[in-house]
Amino acid sequence: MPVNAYEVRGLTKVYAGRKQPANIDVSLDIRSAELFCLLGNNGSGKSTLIRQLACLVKPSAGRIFFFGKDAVRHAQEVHERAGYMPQTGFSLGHLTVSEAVYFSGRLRGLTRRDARRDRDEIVERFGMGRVVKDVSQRLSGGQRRLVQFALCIAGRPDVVILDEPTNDLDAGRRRLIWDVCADLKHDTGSTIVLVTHDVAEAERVIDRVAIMREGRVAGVGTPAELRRNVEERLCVRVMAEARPASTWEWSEPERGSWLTYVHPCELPDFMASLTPEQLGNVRVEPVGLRYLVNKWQAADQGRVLGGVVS
Ligand SMILES: Nc1ncnc2c1ncn2[C@@H]1O[C@H](COP(=O)(O)OP(=O)(O)OP(=O)(O)O)[C@@H](O)[C@H]1O
Repeated sequence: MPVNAYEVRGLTKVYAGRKQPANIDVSLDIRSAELFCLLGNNGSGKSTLIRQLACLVKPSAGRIFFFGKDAVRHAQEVHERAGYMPQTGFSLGHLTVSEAVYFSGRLRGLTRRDARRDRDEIVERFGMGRVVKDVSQRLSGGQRRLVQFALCIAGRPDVVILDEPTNDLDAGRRRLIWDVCADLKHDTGSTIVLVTHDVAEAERVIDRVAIMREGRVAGVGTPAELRRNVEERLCVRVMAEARPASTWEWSEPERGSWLTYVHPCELPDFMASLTPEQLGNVRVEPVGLRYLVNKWQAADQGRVLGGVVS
């Protein structure tokens, strides 16, 4: 059986001067070459957990195994094999984009020639040709974010740890990030550990998620497994100028696209409430991850899907 990228056991983190732990007895496995996403409300302990996975913060109790080895004892190996992109902050800002990407590849053990090739590929794929000679810290917020992502994946590390990578990025660049993550996983076999609030966009590339609540893991599973564990609902989308006139609660996440959630038993009544024009523009689909996470967050504290779930 392939070794898991991470095995986390009974992990607890209490920051100095704080009474409330940021992580409480967290146990989970992250498989090699999977895209694993941590979801949860602000302050639920996601960043704390991934900073410990990146060996930037020491656990107060519990253990982390990185490809079978104790991560704390082998922190240097974790730093070499895992790229980390923080939620905020900026590294190598005094170098040009070209130098920073090249240097990151070299730090991950690439030869000079391979680091140059890697840099050229990244610059081309990320459309950074125009800014390649600019000093990174003088770029716009979105460009700097993309450069941080580039530094994190330069040299194609075994593990890529991303904390809100799409913050401050426009739609095209957000899509680029998800595409690159999917390619890294398929082509290089990298394991990707991700924290994001862009759940709807990331869903297409996610293999499994852990839902965090108040420092604990409240559930781990594939989106399909989570879907089976929450109240059954279908997502109904109607494309219309105006809010459909029916008793269901509607939201309009994009202009002209109305969403509601319907129990399968209610579907005939629901359809009967629509006008012929709306019926021509209706789509019924499984509920998305965002809905599942909200439901899961609202569920009883005690309800945990599995124990150590691998
Ligand atoms: N360096 C620190 N020192 C003290 N407390 C901290 C530190 N970093 C985080 N915390 C606290 O730990 C708890 C968990 O924070 P963390 O940043 O891990 O949550 P998060 O789920 O990533 O939140 P967000 O979605 O807002 O980024 C919070 O109560 C936070 O105030």
